[in-house]
Amino acid sequence: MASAPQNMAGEALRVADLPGRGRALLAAREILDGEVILSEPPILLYPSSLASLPSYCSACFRSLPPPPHAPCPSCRAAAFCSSACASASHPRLVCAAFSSGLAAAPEAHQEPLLFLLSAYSLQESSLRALLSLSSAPQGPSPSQQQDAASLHAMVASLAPPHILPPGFSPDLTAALLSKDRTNSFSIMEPYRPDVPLELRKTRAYAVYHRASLLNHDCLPNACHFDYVDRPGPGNADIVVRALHGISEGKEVCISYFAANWRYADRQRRLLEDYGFQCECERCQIESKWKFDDDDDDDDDDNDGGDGDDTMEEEHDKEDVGDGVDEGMEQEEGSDDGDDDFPHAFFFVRYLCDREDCYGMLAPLPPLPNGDLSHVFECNACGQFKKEEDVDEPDAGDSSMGN
Ligand SMILES: C[S@@+](CC[C@H](N)C(=O)[O-])C[C@H]1O[C@@H](n2cnc3c(N)ncnc32)[C@H](O)[C@@H]1O
Repeated sequence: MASAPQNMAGEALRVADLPGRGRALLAAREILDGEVILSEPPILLYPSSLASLPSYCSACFRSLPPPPHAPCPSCRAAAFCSSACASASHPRLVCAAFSSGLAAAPEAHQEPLLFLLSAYSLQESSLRALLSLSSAPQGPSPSQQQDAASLHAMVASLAPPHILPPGFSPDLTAALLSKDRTNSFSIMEPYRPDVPLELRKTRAYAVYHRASLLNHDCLPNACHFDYVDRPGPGNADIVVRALHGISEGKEVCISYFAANWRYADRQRRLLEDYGFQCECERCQIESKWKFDDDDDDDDDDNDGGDGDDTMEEEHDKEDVGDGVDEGMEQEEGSDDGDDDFPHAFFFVRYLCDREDCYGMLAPLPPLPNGDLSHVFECNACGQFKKEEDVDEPDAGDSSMGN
């Protein structure tokens, strides 16, 4: 079997502390266009809502075929896509909570409860890994702060005391909630062209050991894929690919939301939910732009919807991962040409032009001999496009294999 060429050998990433940015992932060597630079299973994977349970495997979140499915013999609420997933089962506190009334929890509390019950079901090493991730900027948001104590009480009432971990406490619950907000990636329901972006739902959330260390850039050099409906094991692994070549020592960044959001919306989201003011190259340029409308007004004029997965739809949680969200714009910048819009090329090449998609197009991985691929894949709708067609709207070929 041929070995990897020199420039694809060895770890692609290393962790570094960067002033003003916390931990970051840097290219440990030259990275090629489309290269898979990170692929790992989640530390934590949990359903977005109780309503999503009948549609997805409760262990790996693959779409379930039409019923009947073999339900979890214990709670009868969860179902699995295979005998392997059935024996892997689902988080024991989630399972136990069904017998104590989880299904009756108010809708607004379901997602944080599912997160907490899943997190408190983790093995100690995974719980420690989750707690080592960065916290929400000002701790939990005001509403989460208010809710943290009552969520803790709900977990205590839903989970039998003998299966709660030794550290179970209101402080730990608050700490866990603050990890969820900044480190979770949304895993979206399957893309369907007839479902508008704003109606696409999140099937599950995932937190990763390394991918949750990826910082944000409004002109990212990488994006992440999930292949959750792919057959076989490892379908919940995140796959991070380089959009283009990255030189050794450069930081690898993704965008925490759709790349075509406008300046004011990006800044607001990053400040409120992630606690930083973005000073990337694109923001520095766009901060000088004049918009006809008022940038500081509400998002009434931004009805692009969101698919965030990071990037999801209209839930309050923020994701580090992908997706699209409210506040998108399609025609950013002025008409004065490329001098005022130097990143136009980025949008033409890397932003999916399929209606209501707004995913990122990344080249397929290089061949084992290092030859670059000339086919791009969208991380949201999954379409494939030949390089020569990336600036041709709707020239995609969704029949090409992965
Ligand atoms: C998912 S974590 C990324 C890893 C994080 N830097 C750490 O130390 O664990 C998100 C947090 O990283 C920081 N961050 C991400 N992108 C940044 C950027 N472009 N500038 C400054 N801080 C950033 C913010 O504190 C944000 O809340």
